[in-house]
Amino acid sequence: MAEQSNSGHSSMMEGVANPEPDKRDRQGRKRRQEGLRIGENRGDQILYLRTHVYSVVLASILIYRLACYKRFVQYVNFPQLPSSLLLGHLKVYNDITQRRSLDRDHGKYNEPLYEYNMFLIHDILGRPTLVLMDFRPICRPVVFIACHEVAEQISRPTSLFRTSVPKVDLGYLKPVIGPTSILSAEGDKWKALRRTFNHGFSLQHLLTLLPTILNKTMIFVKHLDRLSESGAEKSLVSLTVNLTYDIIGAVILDIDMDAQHTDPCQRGELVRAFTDLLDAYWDDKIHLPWWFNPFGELRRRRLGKRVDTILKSIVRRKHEEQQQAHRTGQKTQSLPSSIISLSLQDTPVLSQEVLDRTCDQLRTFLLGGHDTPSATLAWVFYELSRTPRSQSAVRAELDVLFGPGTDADAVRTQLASPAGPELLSRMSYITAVIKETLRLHTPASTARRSPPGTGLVVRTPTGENLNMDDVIIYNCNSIIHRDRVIFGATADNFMPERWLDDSNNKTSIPPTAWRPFERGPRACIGQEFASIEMRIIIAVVARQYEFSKVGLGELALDATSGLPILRHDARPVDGIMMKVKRVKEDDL
Ligand code: HEM
Repeated sequence: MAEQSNSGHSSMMEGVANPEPDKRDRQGRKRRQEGLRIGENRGDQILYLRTHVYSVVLASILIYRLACYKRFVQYVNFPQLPSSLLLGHLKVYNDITQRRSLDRDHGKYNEPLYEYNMFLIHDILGRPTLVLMDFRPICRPVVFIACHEVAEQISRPTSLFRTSVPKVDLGYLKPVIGPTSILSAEGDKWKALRRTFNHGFSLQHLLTLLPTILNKTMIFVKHLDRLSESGAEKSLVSLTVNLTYDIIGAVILDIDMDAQHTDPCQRGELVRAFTDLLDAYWDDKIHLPWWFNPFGELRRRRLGKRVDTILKSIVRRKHEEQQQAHRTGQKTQSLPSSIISLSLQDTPVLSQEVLDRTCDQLRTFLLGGHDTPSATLAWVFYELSRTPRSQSAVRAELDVLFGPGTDADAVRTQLASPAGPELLSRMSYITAVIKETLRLHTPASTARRSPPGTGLVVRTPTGENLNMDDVIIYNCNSIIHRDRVIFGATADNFMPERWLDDSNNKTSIPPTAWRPFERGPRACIGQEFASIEMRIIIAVVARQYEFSKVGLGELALDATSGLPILRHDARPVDGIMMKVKRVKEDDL
C-alpha cells in the first residue's frame, strides 16, 4: 500500500511537475549520453595526453640521438678533444683559456688568443694534421689545419672553386671594411676589384713611393731619439702602429694622417676615428655573433659610419682635385700617384655606388696596411734585440750597402735616390729576418667555408680523405710555421739564416710551408708593399738604435758569461714594452 501510495503520490507529483511523461526519459537518456560523452572525453583526454607524452618522449629521444650524432659521430674521423653533449668543445676551450690567463698575469693579448690555445690543443692531441673544435651552439665547427699540404688544398684554385674555397662570412668586420670589401667579396665582384687595385700594389708603382715612406719613417726616428734621451719605457707596437698608419694614409690617399703627432689629441681625425672603431673590437678575440653583445655591435656600426663619413669627404675632395687637374690640362705626372688617384683616374663622375665601393676598399687597406706590418716590425726589433748574432749580421749588411758610419739621414738620402730600388733588392739578410719573423709571429691567416653538399674533400699526407663541407676551415699558420717535420729541431728558434740561398735548409723548405700572406688567388694584395716598407724602416733604424725588452720576455744575462739568456717561454704580449738607446756615433 505504502508502496502504491508512494508510487501513486509520486506519479501524481510527477504528473503535476512534469506534464510530459516522455520528457523524463529523454532527460535521463540525455544525461546518460552526456555521462558517456564525458567518459569518452576523459578517455580522449587521457589518450591525447598519452600521445603527447609519447611524442615528447619520442622527440626528446630523436633530439638526443641527433645531438649525439652531431657531437660524437658526424666528425668522428677528425682528431679532436673529448666533447661534451651540451657544449661541445666550448668548455674545454674555456678551461684552457683560463689556465693561460692565470699563467700570464697580464691584461691584453697581442696575438689572436685562439691561435695560441690551438698550440696547446695541437700538442695535447699529439700534433695531428688537423684538429676539429666543435663550438656549437655559438658557431659552426672549426677545423684548424696544421699541415701545409692540406692548407694548400684550401687556398689553391680547383675545378670546384675557381678562385679557391670561398671565404667565411666576415659580417662581424662589416663596420670596419664595409659590405663590398675586396677582403670578403667573391667571384666576379672580387675579380673586378682585384683588377682595379693590382696596378697600385705592383712593385713598379710601389717603388715610386719610397720617398713618401722615408718621410714618415724619419718622424718615427725622432720619436726614438726622444725615448733614448728620456730613457722612458714605451710600447713599441704603439709606435709602429702610428708609423704604419701614417705610411698607409700617404700611400693610399695622399693625406697626412698625423698619427705620429707627439700630442695624441692632435692626431688626425681619420686615425682617431679608426682607432676608436678598432678599440670597439678589442675584447672580441673569437668573433662572437652579434647577439652576444648587441650594444657593442651598435657601437661598432656607429663608429664605422663616422669613419665612412670622413673617408667619403676625403675621396670627394681628391676626385674633384683630379678632375680639376684634367680640366686645366695639368700633367698627371705632377699629381701624387696615390692608390686612390690611380683607381679613380678613369672615373669622370663619382656616382654614389662608386663612392661607396671605393670607401670600402680604402677602409680595408687602412686595416690591412697598418695592423699586420706594425706587429711584424715590433717583433723584428724584439727578435733582433735578443739575437745578437742576427743584429750584427743586419748591421754588417747595412754597412756594405750604405757605407759604414752612415746615419739615418744618409740612409734616407740614398734610398730616396734612383739607386734606392737596387739597394732594397740587395738586402738579403734583412729580407731573411722579415721572413723568419713572419714565420714565428705570423699575424694573419685565412678562414674559409665550403657550402653544404658541395663535396670539398681534402687528402691528408697519410692518404685519408676528409669531407670539409659546412665547417669553418682555418689555415692555422702559427702551427704550420713551426712544423718540426719541415723546420727541424730549430722550428721554435729565430734563425734567419735558414732562408738564405747558401743555407742547406732553404732548399728543403717547400714554398707552401711559409704562408704568412696566404697563397693562391686570394693571397695578400699588399705583400710587396709590406716587404718594401719593412725593409726601409729596418734599414733606417737598425744601426742607429738598440732596443731592450722590459718586463715580460726581457733578456736575462748569464751570471758568468754576461751573455744574454733567451727566455723562450715568455711571449711579449704587452705591446712589446721596450727601452731605446741611440747607438753612439763612433760605434756606427
Ligand atoms: C706583414 C704584413 C701583412 C700580412 C702578414 C698580411 C697577411 C694577409 C693575409 C693572410 C691575407 C689573406 C686574408 C684572408 O684570406 O682572409 C691578406 C689579404 C689581404 N691583405 Fe694583407 N697582409 C699584410 C699587409 C698588407 C698590407 C700592407 C695591405 C694593404 C695596404 C694588405 C691588404 C690586404 C688585402 C686588401 C687583402 C685581401 C686580398 C684579396 O682577398 O684579394 N695587407 N693579407
